[in-house]
Amino acid sequence: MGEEQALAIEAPNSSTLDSQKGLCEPIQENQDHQDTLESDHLDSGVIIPLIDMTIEDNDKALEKEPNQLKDQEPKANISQDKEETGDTTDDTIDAFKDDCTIPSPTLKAHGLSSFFGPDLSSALQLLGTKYNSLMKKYQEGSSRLQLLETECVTLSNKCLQECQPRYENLKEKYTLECAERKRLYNELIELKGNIRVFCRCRPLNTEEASKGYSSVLELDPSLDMELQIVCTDSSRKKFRFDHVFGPQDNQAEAVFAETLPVVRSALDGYNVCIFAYGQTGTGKTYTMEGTSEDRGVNYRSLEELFQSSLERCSTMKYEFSISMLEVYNEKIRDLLAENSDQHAKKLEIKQTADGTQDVPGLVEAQVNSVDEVWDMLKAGGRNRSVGSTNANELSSRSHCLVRVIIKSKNMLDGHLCRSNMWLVDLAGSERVGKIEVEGERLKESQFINKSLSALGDVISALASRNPHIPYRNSKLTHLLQSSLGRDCKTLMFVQISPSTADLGETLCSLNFASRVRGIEHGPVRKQSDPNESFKIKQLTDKLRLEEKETAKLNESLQLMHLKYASRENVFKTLQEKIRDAEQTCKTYQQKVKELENRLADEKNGRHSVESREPTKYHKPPLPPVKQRPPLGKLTNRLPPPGPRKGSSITPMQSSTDKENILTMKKSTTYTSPNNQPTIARRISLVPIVRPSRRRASFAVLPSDSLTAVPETHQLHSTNSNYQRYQPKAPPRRNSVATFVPFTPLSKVSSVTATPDGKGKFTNNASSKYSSPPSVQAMWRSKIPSIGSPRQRLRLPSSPCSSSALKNPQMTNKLCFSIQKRLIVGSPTHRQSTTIPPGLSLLGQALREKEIVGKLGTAQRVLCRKRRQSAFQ
Ligand SMILES: Nc1ncnc2c1ncn2[C@@H]1O[C@H](COP(=O)(O)OP(=O)(O)OP(=O)(O)O)[C@@H](O)[C@H]1O
Repeated sequence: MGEEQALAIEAPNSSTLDSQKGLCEPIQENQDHQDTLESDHLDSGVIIPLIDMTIEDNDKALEKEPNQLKDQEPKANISQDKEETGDTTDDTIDAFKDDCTIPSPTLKAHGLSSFFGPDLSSALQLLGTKYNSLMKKYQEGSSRLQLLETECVTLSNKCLQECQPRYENLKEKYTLECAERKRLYNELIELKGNIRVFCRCRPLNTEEASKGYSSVLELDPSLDMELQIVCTDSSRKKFRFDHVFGPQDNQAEAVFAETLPVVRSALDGYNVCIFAYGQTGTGKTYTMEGTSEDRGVNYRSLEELFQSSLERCSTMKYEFSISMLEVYNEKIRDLLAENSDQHAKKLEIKQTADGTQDVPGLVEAQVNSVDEVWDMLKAGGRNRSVGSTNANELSSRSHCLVRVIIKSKNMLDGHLCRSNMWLVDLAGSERVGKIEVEGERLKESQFINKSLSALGDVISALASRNPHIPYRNSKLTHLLQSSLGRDCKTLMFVQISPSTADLGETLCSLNFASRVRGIEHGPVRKQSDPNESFKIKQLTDKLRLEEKETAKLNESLQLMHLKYASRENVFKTLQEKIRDAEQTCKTYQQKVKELENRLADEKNGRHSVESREPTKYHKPPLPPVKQRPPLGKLTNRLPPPGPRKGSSITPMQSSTDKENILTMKKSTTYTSPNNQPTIARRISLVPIVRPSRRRASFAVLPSDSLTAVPETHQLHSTNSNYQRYQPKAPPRRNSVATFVPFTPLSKVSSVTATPDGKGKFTNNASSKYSSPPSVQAMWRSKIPSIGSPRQRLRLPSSPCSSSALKNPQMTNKLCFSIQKRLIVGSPTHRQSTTIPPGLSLLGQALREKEIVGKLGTAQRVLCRKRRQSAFQ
């Protein structure tokens, strides 16, 4: 609706009506104009009702009104007639009369002015009111309609939402049910037998009756699967088949009713073969093709296919194609070929990619109705080779095969399927001699019998479960290969004659049929579209390749896992080692710090003491055992003693007593020159960094056993590692090695090591690095006695005079001492060595360890030298 605007409908007087075309006119939207009009009309004494209307409504009303009036004019006439006759039932006209009493020119022209009164203004008023009410109703109705439409949309959406899952569910269920139905149906067919044999006996024909032949067939109506053949008056032969049809059984209700399940199997996607076998003139063609009045299995089967496809059209889509061929004298002929060229064309059987047999070049006519099928069957039948024999005037001289190709597509899951249904009318098995044929007919009969014999061989091989089935022995069996036996459903009609004249032939046919019935097929495999099969095959191959690749990848993955696990173990081990190293570093760092602190303390303390009593305090700066770095390797212990004869080595005392000091046994006590027993002592001092950067090692040894080794030698023994540690060795500083003879203690010799390696021996008891005798005595009392290496080796003690010490050579033989500058804690070393910040702790610890190792090596060398010098 447009924008609501106030309009005034003018109620014109009679004079204005003549000049105006309509009943009313919109005046102006403008309120001023309205006021003007109102005032004009008020002046003229006419009441003008103002009605709220939209412009569009007003226009529509103006458009509609003449039509309405036109429509109503005849009614008005009728109403007038009715009024005249007293009939007042038409309320519409009455209402119109009541409301619209407008003497319009139009009404006047139609002679209806007499209906309306002269009061035009009131009529207009009424019209306006009516119009307004109608418009309101219309608006209400339209809005209600809109609401209803909205509700409808909402409901439909809701329904869709609610129903969609239900629909999907039902669809799924339906698909499952269909599959189940197919399965059950197939099971039923399998239970009945994948190869089924029906026996059908034709009635005695007039000729046979005229010749007096009787029926050899005995049928019990209650037993539809059994028949007896009267061989002689006394003997009867009983045969059992899946169904036996007597002469009275008709094509549709009897025969095709039993055939129907097999045909439906073809529609479900199974390969099917229906064929008729029997003697000439027993009704094979009649059963398969039938007559125009009573059609046979071929037509009815296709009729059933079309009927079922229509029933399943909501879920399945089917396409049917027909080929028709004959095998005549072991040649394939296309019966649906239209011209002679195609007839002459040689057709061969080829195996397709999916393993089925096909005849390239064979006409495949798509059929869409049963009528088309019938026309084709008739046309193909006309092309069939027939000839006259004694047994049958129109005897089939070839095997006629109708192939129905069924392509289906499941609309629900998109599954494609292709199956073949073969409908075969075999040529009649006949005894050549009996039918008295010759020439071309004889040749035909020979080919027919040969192919039927091949069919018999195939059936025998199937019956005996022979792995080799001789399908290729004839064109007939080769064509039927994919639909005969194994995964197919086969239905055989064995046709017999009731005549006693054909007894022998009848028995042969029945025996053959009994053999066929004895075949037990395995479970039937559902056929699928060859293209689909090919795709599936390709996919299967691809899947196999992928599986192989996956297996390889899995193997490599396992190897990778193993490698990863081993590397993880290595990593864990390394982590543990790093943790241990860090811990060790921390410990060393702590110890070094403690040592540094102690050294600093002692240095400060000694300085203070020395400043006060320089002669009293000369105690070597041996720190407490617990606070010392691991000196086990720093001490000058002997290497582990070897198995020496007569050597008695005193085991080392516990380190809690005194480290580096061993108790010397009395038996090995050294004797001083004045025959006083002396205790050999060796004191190893912890390296101390002195302000003068000099360090002294003291080795207190018996004077008679001291062997001095040139300092160059001892430095050589230890310098290799040392040099490695300090590539740029700083200039050798003066260091002092003090040799302290025990007796007398006052006679202490000291050797001052110089950078040039020349030891400078002094006998200066008052050296600042030598202890006074009192102090030494105090140490001796505190330090447990230790057996010297010489003593431990039970070497004879030799008297040693103090004069010997004065001789450097003698002194070298007696004793030697290694003085070594310790770098740990040395400010010089700290300055000269650059260690990466992250490895400072580790580097320090390593340095310490290495130094300890070097010292240990030095000690071992020392001991070895001692032993060597002792033996010399
Ligand atoms: N069940 C039957 N009811 C009535 N007539 C039959 C029946 N079966 C066969 N006939 C008739 O028997 C005659 C021979 O039948 P048909 O030609 O079908 O035999 P055939 O086995 O096909 O012979 P051939 O092998 O020589 O082709 C036909 O005239 C046919 O109408």
